[in-house]
Amino acid sequence: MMQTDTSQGKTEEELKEDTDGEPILSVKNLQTVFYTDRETIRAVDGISFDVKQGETVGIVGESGSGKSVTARSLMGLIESPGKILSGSSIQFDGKELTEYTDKQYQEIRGSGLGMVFQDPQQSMNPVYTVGNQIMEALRFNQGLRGEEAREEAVNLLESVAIPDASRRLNEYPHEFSGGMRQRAVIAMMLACDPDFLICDEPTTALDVTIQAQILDLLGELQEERGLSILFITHDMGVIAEIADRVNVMYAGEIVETAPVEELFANPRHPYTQGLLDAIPGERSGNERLRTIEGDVPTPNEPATYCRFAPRCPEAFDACDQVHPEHVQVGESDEHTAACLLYPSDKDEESRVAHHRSLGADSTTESDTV
Ligand SMILES: Nc1ncnc2c1ncn2[C@@H]1O[C@H](COP(=O)(O)OP(=O)(O)OP(=O)(O)O)[C@@H](O)[C@H]1O
Ligand code: NI
Repeated sequence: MMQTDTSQGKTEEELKEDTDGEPILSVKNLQTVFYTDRETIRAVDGISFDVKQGETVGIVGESGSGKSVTARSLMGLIESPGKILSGSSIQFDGKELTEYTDKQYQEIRGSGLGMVFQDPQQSMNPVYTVGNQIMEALRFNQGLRGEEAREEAVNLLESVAIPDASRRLNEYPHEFSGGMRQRAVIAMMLACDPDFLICDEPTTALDVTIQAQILDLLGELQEERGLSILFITHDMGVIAEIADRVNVMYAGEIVETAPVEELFANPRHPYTQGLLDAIPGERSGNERLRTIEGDVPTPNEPATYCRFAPRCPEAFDACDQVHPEHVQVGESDEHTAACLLYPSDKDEESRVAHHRSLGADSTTESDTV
């Protein structure tokens, strides 16, 4: 008994040490735009966040808030007419990815950095068997061939709890159910032995039970392999289950960031409060949040005001004129929100002046289009 307790305590301590470490991913002032005939869409508009070794960081927000563009930016998958603006920084494992060539990106996607999409079709090729694709990944990334590759592929399918693995290796993706296919995609990612996994709504298309199983699986793999995970979802319930820290995204910007317990106990940004109020009692994977009146605007001009103001129940005049900057809103500097209501110990006039001057400081280093 005593021994179990001690060893469990130690594991927790080790875990904590891990997450206290240096970030493996550090994103600073990321700006990704799409040039269309009519306008410049600022899909990701100056976001900054870190992910430390072994932790799961969530990005949550409604449809159109820029979550997938963030993921694709990190993976080097932004194509014309899209562009990551200069002044953006993506540091991964000490390397500046915004300076990477396509070839360098291909290599890192094959080894350090993996991605699981909402739709497994995007990761799996329908014309090859599941086994073929996993073995190809093993050949490409670990140099395994023939019987050796086959054995390792069986191991990987077993590690994601796909029953009857050696038979299923010979099946095509369409012969797998949605949940099993997503497991197979995860197995394929593991064939690349990644340190970092980006999951873009990997459970959204699945029913609640299967969704919970996949989340458990990701948690187990993370513990076994020390994976760091960036987990993207529109679902606050999923965030509660999987994330250590959370970034709330709205119209291309992060509007609040906090450790997960803190965010749920003490949400500060009116948008976060709205999202939390919108959690349905009976969660269904396909449901988009709809209970905050209105939609996310397309960010097509510089944010010189609060983009949430038109939908915000607490907006006041200055919200249309002054861009809110991140200020500490909780006990620690781990909890910040970009909202003119804070810091709440100041009166309205000095809060607005505070944000105005923070904004003036930051424009010198940010990019102009
Ligand atoms: N290739 C593109 N060309 C033009 N605009 C784009 C392109 N890709 C994304 N956008 C725009 O960027 C914004 C953010 O889109 P994004 O897909 O990142 O949203 P999201 O938060 O992932 O939403 P969802 O929950 O629906 O997946 C949207 O306004 C979208 O229309
Ligand atoms: Ni998306």
